[in-house]
Amino acid sequence: MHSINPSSTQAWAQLSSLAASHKNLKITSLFEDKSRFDRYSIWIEDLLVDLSKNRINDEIREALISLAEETKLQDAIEAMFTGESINQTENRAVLHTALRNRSNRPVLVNGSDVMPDVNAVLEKMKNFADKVYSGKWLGYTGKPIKSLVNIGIGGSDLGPVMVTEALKPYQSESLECFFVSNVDGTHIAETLKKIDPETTLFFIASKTFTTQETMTNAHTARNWFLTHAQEEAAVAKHFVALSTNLNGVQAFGIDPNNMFEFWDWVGGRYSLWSAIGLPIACSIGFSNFEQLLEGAHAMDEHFRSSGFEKNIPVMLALIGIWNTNFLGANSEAILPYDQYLHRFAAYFQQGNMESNGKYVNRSGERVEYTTGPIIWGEPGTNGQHAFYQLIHQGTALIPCDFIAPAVSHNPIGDHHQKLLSNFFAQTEALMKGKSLEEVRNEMNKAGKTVEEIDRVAAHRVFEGNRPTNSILVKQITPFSLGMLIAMYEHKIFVQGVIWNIFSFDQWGVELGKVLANGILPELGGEEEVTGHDPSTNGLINAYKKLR
Ligand SMILES: O=P(O)(O)OC[C@H]1O[C@](O)(CO)[C@@H](O)[C@@H]1O
Repeated sequence: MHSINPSSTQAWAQLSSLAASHKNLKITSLFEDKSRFDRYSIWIEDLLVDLSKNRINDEIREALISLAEETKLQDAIEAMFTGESINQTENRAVLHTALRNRSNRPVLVNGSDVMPDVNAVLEKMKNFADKVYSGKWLGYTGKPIKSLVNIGIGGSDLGPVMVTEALKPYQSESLECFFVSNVDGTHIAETLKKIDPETTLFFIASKTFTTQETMTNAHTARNWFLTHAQEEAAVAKHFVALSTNLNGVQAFGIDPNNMFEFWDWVGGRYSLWSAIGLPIACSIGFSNFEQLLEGAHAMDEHFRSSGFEKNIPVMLALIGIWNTNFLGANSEAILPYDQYLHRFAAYFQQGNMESNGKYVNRSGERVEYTTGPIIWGEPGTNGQHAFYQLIHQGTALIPCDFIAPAVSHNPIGDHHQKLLSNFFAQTEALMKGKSLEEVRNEMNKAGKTVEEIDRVAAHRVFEGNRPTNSILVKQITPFSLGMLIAMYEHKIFVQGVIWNIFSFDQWGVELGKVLANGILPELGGEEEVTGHDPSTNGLINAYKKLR
């Protein structure tokens, strides 16, 4: 991949001057153009992305697209899809798109097509998932499986959690899913209380099969299981491994036949489409899992082939760059108006922040512009009663993505219309705000005295002009969820390309892991620890005193 400093492009200079000359650009005034909604929204299938409530006009949009062109985005997209080693710090290709390549077009890595291996693992997953989903996979006492327990962390946890929650309406009623990620013993202990060893299937999910948290929880689960089952042979019916590390899986004592493989070109936070998705496939059935892949593939095709102006991930990324680098935003909220999507923001916290939380560019130099924003969010309407105050009247600019289905899986009374009325009202309020004059008139009409109006009015003003993207789907289905996830994955990719950083490594998580490994043995004895800085020594010694 080229190393192009975005801030030395012509487009960047143009965008900087547009930001200065358009400081007072009002979103509401942009709607004098009656066709703005149509011109700034994009449909694919049953997915609508409305970008019109942003502080961009045609000139800004063109300059953003020029930025993508000057930073050679189209070449980078092709490089990713065609298996080039774009993860250069780890010397790996980045091919989560091959995992859902429903066209089955060959995808070459170092000259060999990965699709036969992808298809073989999918076939193995199908055979296994069909048995579990239909109750034909039996435990060591001959009973069907009731509880699926995924033990993994980060990308080996968040994807399966988010998707199984999002697709609960599709889940088999005879199966319940549990997820254990935290090395805090409470997580596994509380889970073990709820399950029966005779009817539980454990998925040990780890790309590396070395991650401390996962291995610790996996050993605890195995010991617990063996205290009940007594014989090692029973493990084969209750433990499967989802990993790239055959030796590690065998060393743990899982039969290679019970291993579902993936490859180093699948990043952990992009792995739910791989064998890591097996608990998803078992809980919603394999045909629904395939629909998830189909939806992602539809987004992949759109992303790879659409012109930038009508390309959803590209436009989301460019608007994000406008907000971050030219309007000064530091965070973005993802606000799903769908309770089933309650882990969606948490999922993309890892997706986005582990990918683009980088201050070194592709030439190894420190960047002099802002990169990955902080990603956060909770489902509406809960967020409205918690943190929206700051989005409306705080000093920080927080661009928001609102996401909702038109059709609820639970059409009870008028719940869904109430939910959606809040979605639409919030994006309208964030854009329009409320002027001092409006506030004064309103208070006047309500019979307030002039003194009261003078005292309170300023606090009731909303300056508005806060940017939002609105994302509507017909319903949250495996297909539409696949599209939504792939949409954000590609948004992250585009931003990484333009920011000239490597989005597919995560060296920043290593230092803490190494230091923890050094500290662990020091926590064992009673002797005073002196080898660290005074604060760390003090904390460790206080812990020893307190325990
Ligand atoms: O699947 P593994 O190898 O256990 O890794 C889990 C997670 O740990 C990380 O490497 C970060 O520590 C993530 O990138 C990854 O998703």
